[in-house]
Amino acid sequence: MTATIIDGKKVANDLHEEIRAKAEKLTASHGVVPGLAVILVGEDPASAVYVRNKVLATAACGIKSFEFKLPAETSEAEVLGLVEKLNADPEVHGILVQLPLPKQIDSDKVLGLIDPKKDADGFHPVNVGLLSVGLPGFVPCTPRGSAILIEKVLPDLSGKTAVVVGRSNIVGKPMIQLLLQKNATVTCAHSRTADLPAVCRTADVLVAAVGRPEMIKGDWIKPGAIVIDVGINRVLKPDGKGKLVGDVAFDEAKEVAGAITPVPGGVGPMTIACLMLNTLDSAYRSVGAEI
Ligand SMILES: NC(=O)C1=CN([C@@H]2O[C@H](COP(=O)(O)OP(=O)(O)OC[C@H]3O[C@@H](n4cnc5c(N)ncnc54)[C@H](OP(=O)(O)O)[C@@H]3O)[C@@H](O)[C@H]2O)C=CC1
Ligand SMILES: Nc1nc(=O)c2c([nH]1)NC[C@@H]1CN(c3ccc(C(=O)N[C@@H](CCC(=O)O)C(=O)O)cc3)C=[N+]21
Repeated sequence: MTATIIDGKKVANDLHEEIRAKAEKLTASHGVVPGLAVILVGEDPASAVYVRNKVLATAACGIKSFEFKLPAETSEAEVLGLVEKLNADPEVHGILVQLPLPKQIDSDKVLGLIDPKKDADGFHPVNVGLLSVGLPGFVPCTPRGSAILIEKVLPDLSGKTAVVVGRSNIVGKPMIQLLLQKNATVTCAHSRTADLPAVCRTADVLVAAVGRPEMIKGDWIKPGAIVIDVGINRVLKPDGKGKLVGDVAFDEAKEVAGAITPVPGGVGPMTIACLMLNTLDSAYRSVGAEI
């Protein structure tokens, strides 16, 4: 059996078109252009890729982009000052601060200062709380995008088991919440989990968000399972060139899984599309309009 390859890039591009139409509708009805501000401090290479793809996506979606590239030695006070300025700027509906931040900056302090109504990443404690009690707020982009891909293949998770490998605040934990909302029976595995291969083999839906290149092997996967590979790992090929791989050993896994996301072209583009969706939602909410 060979798995269906889930084309995240195509789903993301279709979403961009829908977002563009809705952004134009908001501009026609209320004179508002959705705006997204991104703050990047320093030179993290993964963040640089993300920011480049984000700028392309804002253009495709009719969203105005405000970019702030600050040097690595920027002080915490300067970043906090910029966040306050963006909180007060009516042209800005979404604010994203690229993580990780350099070590002189306390990221909890920065994320906590973002106006929860402009928190396009969904990392502010208010939005984390809203998600956990099932009230509307901002849902982190990577889990939101992963959930959309899962829904395309398997709309109803009642009676299904889901395993999320990873418990970070930006991927693993919010993913757990979304899978619970969809009625899956959820397990969260992490670095202290005993017999991880056996835990993974119980999963009808397996989400890998570990940050270890190709750690999850083909024989860890239940035949027919849906595999969502969140990992983005840059590794060197034998010829010395770099390439991106996920947390799942894709070539082995696709022989066992029912459906699987590739890296690149899977969850990554969906993260960006959901950032656009969150910004659009925020712009609609700012004028009290129904999306
Ligand atoms: N596609 C996309 O859009 C995005 C991709 N990513 C990628 O997703 C991956 C995960 O990111 P993120 O959640 O931020 O990473 P973190 O490093 O914050 O978290 C990794 C998690 O994996 C767990 N883990 C680490 N090693 C093992 C192991 N050997 N066995 C079991 N669990 C382990 C850790 O466990 P513990 O808590 O016990 O330490 C931790 O919970 C990365 O590759 C990142 O680049 C991230 C964001 C967006
Ligand atoms: N506040 C914050 N929010 C984040 O969501 C966040 C962050 N900081 N810091 C870094 C990580 C990483 N991340 C990526 C998202 C998309 C791609 C992406 O577009 N990937 C494409 C192409 C990659 C390529 O061409 O190299 C793909 O997988 O197909 C990559 C990486 C978001 N993150």
